[in-house]
Amino acid sequence: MVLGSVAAVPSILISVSDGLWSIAVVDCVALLWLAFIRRRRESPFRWRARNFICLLYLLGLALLLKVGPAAQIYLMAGPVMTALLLGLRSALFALALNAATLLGVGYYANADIHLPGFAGAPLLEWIVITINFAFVNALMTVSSAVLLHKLEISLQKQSAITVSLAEGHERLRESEALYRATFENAPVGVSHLDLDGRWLAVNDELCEITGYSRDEMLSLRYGDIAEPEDVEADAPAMAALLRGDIPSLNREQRYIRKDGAPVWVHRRTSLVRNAAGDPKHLVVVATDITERVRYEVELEYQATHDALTGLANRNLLNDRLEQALAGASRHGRNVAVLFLDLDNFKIINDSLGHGVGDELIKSVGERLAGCVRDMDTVARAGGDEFVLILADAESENEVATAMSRILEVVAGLYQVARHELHVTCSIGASLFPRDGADPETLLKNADAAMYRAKEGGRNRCKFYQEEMNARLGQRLSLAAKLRHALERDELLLHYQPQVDLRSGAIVGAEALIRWRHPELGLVPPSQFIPIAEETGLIVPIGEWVLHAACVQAQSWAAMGLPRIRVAVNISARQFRHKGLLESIQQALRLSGIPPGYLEVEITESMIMYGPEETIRLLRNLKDLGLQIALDDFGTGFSSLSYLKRFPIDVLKIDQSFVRGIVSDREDAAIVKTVIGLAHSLELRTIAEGVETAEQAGLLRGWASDEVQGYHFSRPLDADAFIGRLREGRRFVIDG
Ligand SMILES: Nc1nc2c(ncn2[C@@H]2O[C@H](COP(=O)(O)O[C@H]3[C@@H](O)[C@H](n4cnc5c(=O)[nH]c(N)nc54)O[C@@H]3COP(=O)(O)O)[C@@H](O)[C@H]2O)c(=O)[nH]1
Repeated sequence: MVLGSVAAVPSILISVSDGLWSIAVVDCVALLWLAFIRRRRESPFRWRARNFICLLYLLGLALLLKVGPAAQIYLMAGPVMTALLLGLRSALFALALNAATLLGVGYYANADIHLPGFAGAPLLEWIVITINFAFVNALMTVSSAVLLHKLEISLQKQSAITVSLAEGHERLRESEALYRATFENAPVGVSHLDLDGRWLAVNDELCEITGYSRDEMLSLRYGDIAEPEDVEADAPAMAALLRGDIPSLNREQRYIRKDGAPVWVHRRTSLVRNAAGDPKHLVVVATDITERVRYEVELEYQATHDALTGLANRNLLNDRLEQALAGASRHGRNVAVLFLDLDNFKIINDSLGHGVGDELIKSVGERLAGCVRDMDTVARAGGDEFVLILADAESENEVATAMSRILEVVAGLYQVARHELHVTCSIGASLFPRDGADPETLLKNADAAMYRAKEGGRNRCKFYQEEMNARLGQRLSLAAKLRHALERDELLLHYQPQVDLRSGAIVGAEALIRWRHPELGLVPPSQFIPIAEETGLIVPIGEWVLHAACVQAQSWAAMGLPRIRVAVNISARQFRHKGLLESIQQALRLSGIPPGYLEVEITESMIMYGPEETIRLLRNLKDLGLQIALDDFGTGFSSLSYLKRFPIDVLKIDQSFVRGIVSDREDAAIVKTVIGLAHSLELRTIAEGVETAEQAGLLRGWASDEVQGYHFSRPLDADAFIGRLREGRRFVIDG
């Protein structure tokens, strides 16, 4: 509009002053039209562009007619502007229109343009003018169109780049937000470190794991919270990571929390390189696995330790033994394997209950652990059995000394709940390499030696000897044969007289079992009674003894022989067996023997534990009217205060004391004291194992009631015993 005004207003003024009214009108109309187009801003662009081009064309045409060739300039502007505003196709049309207009107006209106050499050919002249005009006009139009097109393409590209940049920026922002959210909210510790191990970024979870605040973490290095040995162990793998030999580094290790507590983490470290491929940062993802590690440690502990004592169990024992043997082989050393079993533990367990038994086992375990060096192992093999590995044992003597010490330590007094308990143990030892080259053999041989120690009288230790395994085999074969002894009627009773010291008369008989095996001959009770105890066969065998002894005693009376007591040994297992009372009642009923003529012998060791329960059981027996004798008196640790509460009738003084009464003043003093004690408690005494007249005389002098022993008679079979009763002989005892 400004340009139009700048061009039109001077033209109007000049035209008016020159009286060229038509030109002034044309300029005015053109200006008004331009103003009209300008005001129609809301109209479509193409409509306004067409109006403007139309204005240019008509202005050019009008000025060509009125002003002449100078007006061609207006015609020329039409196609150029069309190209700019409406595109090349419209511009070509405008160009063609221009050419036609110029040719028509020039030729017909005879515009004042002439070319030299075309004087006689005006049409040709105008064709040449038109071609030149059109050529120049086309040049301008096409160049404008091409320029515009290129500009457009360039603008489009620019705008595409701008869009893409904006999109990229948005994507970057989203990605950054996603990364931030992931980093911050990850349920694992995520961190970035530089290659010197400085923390560059840490998330909350890592702070939680380490106990440090974010700021504190950022002032630390990796080495400040890692165990030094882990850092050292990591060095080769870190070097491999930096070289690109491995994609990442996975480790389970400890971090040290701010409060000093260790925390187990699974750490995955990966490397970030710069564009040039050089290592730049480390990304460390740490997961807290403390609970899992704790659980694994717990499981491992449970799999290798005994739950009751906390000692090594069989698994760990085997491992340790293998290690000890490997070490000993390398250095040419010995290893001792000690198999230890508590004596009479079953009695304690049965009489005082498993709670007390467990506590005792724990205490024994603690004592054993205190007996050995750090390099040794104490394991609980099950029940009341323990195994000790003495690694690097120098000699058999050293092992013997260790075993003596263990016997001593175990044999001390135990205070469990309200009970004061005495317990002893038997130990068998085998030596590597002498007695075996592998754990299994060494354990088996130590076990065999332990059995031999038990047989030898308990509270002792034995080294393995080759024949022990053969004995163990014999024991097993004996156990198998014993199972058939009852049904095959291989058992019988012998009777040993019990003599009244005042009258010298036989007043009782102890029934002593014998086993006559078709191949083995007469097997002594010392060999098969312990096997019967272990296998439980003692219960039916004991029942048989009771019945047989009662029937036999009644038959003596039936034969008119003097009525005497029959004493029957009751084993520990039998004593605690529920059926004992009924079994005795049945024996009494079936035989018809008056209850007062049946004496049951229980040993001191059987009543040592659980006095209340023992008193109850003894009362039940006493209620039947039986006599109760306490056998082997003096060998156990029974409390004298309990003794007076037990409903017993007889104290049988153990033969180990009686044996020495002539030569040993202490034995003599003990026996005298026991006799005095028994009498003050109104108990009868029987001194057993009397082998000489001298012993018998002393015992008579000390006022023992009865005696029993080889001096008077060995145990006799039933017929021989009947013969002895028939003799009616009275023994003469000098004292
Ligand atoms: N539960 C059961 N135990 C029983 C039964 N029968 C026997 N036994 C126990 O077996 C052990 C060995 O008995 P045994 O070989 O019969 O020996 C007894 C006597 O022969 C022996 N004795 C007797 N007098 C003397 C002697 O002067 N010297 C000497 N060296 N030995 C002698 O003592 C054994 C009897 O001991 P005790 O029982 O303590 O009175 C033995 O422990 C028997 O208890 C059974 O049926 N059931």
